[in-house]
Amino acid sequence: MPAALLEVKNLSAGYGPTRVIEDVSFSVPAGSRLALLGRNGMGKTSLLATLAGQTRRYGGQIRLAGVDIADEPSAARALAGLGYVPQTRDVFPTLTVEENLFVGLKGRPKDAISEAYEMFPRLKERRRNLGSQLSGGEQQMLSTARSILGQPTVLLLDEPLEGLAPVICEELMAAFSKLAQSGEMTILLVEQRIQSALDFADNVIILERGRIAWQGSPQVLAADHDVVERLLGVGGLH
Ligand SMILES: Nc1ncnc2c1ncn2[C@@H]1O[C@H](COP(=O)(O)OP(=O)(O)OP(=O)(O)O)[C@@H](O)[C@H]1O
Repeated sequence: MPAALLEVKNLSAGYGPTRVIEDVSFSVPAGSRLALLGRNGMGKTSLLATLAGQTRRYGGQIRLAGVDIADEPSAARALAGLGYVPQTRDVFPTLTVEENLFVGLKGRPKDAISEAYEMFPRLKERRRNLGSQLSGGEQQMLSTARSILGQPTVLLLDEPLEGLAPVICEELMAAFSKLAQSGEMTILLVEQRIQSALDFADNVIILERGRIAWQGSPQVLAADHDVVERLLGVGGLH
């Protein structure tokens, strides 16, 4: 059994006085792929934001490669190896694609951005375009690529497929799978497209009202119609 790269213990967090993450504990081995699922408003985004240091934490631990980062600010967590691609995609609209990528280098040499172009050749074609001129899919690629240039060991992806055409979703999921298969990156994926998430993941956590309501393999989940209907609010998977 590989050592856990990310260990979360009794984590509670929220916004101001409002608690939305309650006593969450899980661990993720190096190189694995975890899907975080749940109906709207159950805390998926808040859990990723808490891991990234962007909510108020009330208690609990977040250990990355054995080091507790829970008291560190977001920037220090990023330097420690936590990459976060938020739902908002975080593209700088007035910078070009290339300038956006430079922001992600974190001191690495400029020619490292060829890694981003290799992963998403479309970004190379668009490198002189402004962030504001990109399609939703291209913005997602840019936001993901910028995060990856920082060489994270754990990548947090919040609903990367939201609002994208099926062909772009396939392109992105293929890129994420390639990253995970390299064995160098552990990926936590929040996604409403349940089937895509299950095809990708090797483990699933379902959140309900900020707590872990179910945890297991995608295969076991897909066969459990009661859990799928009760906790995900969909009639079935195919
Ligand atoms: N900035 C905020 N301030 C206060 N409450 C918030 C804030 N962001 C989210 N919440 C609340 O936290 C709870 C969890 O929301 P969150 O967005 O994490 O859920 P989610 O599972 O990601 O939902 P969705 O699938 O709709 O994105 C909700 O009750 C939401 O209203």
